[in-house]
Amino acid sequence: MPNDEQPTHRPAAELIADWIVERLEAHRDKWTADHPGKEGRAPPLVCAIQGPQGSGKSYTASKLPALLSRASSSSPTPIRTVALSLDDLYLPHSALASVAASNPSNALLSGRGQAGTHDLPLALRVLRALKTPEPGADAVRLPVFDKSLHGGEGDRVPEDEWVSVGAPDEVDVVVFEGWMNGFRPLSPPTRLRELYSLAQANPEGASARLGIDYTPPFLLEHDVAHLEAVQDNLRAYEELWELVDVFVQIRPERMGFVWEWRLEGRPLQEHNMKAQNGGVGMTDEQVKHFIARYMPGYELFLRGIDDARNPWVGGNGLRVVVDKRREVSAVERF
Ligand SMILES: Nc1ncnc2c1ncn2[C@@H]1O[C@H](COP(=O)(O)OP(=O)(O)OP(=O)(O)O)[C@@H](O)[C@H]1O
Repeated sequence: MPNDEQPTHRPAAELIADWIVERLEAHRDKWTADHPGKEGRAPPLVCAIQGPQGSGKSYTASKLPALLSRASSSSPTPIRTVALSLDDLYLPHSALASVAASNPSNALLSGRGQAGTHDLPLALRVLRALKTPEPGADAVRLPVFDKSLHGGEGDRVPEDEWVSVGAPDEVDVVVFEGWMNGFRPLSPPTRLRELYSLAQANPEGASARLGIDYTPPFLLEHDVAHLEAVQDNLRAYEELWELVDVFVQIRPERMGFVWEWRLEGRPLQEHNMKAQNGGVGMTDEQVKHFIARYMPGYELFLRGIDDARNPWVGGNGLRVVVDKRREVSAVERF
């Protein structure tokens, strides 16, 4: 593991796998110390991964099971990993339509993405079933959300098509990746209105305050009340973050990479979507609309990851900074 802030030439997935192995050992040692004389094994380590669209979190999460089982070859049994994505925990299409109808004119809630469009009871149920399995519990089934259904609006697939991950008491690590994992309301929530007014009066000043490398901020494309509705919805996610043990943030050197990646990756993403699902790709306008809907979330709520109330802050957080080519330029623990 490199020292904080040192550039590295290793791929992000390898660095993250090594760190997870280290954190898993610490997690098991702590469990043994907290349960003297108790037979059995520690519950799985829940590792959240956050990164903006295109930063490579799905790619990284897909590499981790093999890397972790290899990294553990010296231990008696290989590390068994289950991967879960926040993208599979969206509300079904009919419920997304209800959210949109209840928030007319709020573009942030007009489709899946922001806080308020996930099925939190389902997310809590699945994560709890993995984290605190009863001995001999049934296999856990992970929901699947197909983004290509309903002309790209997406829908959850029927339960008999969910992914079975086997007996939960054999799982060592749960990798939970999501674009807005760890997001929290501003503190105090009234800061949102202050930042918004600042952005209206002085967009450059607001960009500096928000730590973004472009101006004006995308939040100005929305009504302040619409941003506040998303902020209100975020409160309920704190229960989910409580289930996370360790946290990896993939942070681009510049937030502007997000739409550069989106536009560059588009032909491939469209191609994949069409090939896999017969879905439809995005036009230029749709890409712009998509970006305007996601970027305010990063601008306002991303810093919640570092909130001291999060269980991972203070030694169980890892920030991996990536350049435009998604190569690691710095690593920092938090
Ligand atoms: N380290 C890497 N090396 C090579 N290609 C990568 C790497 N990381 C990501 N990619 C590629 O970059 C593209 C975007 O990555 P990925 O889909 O994992 O991003 P993401 O953060 O999960 O985005 P989204 O939230 O939109 O799903 C993919 O085509 C992926 O294969």
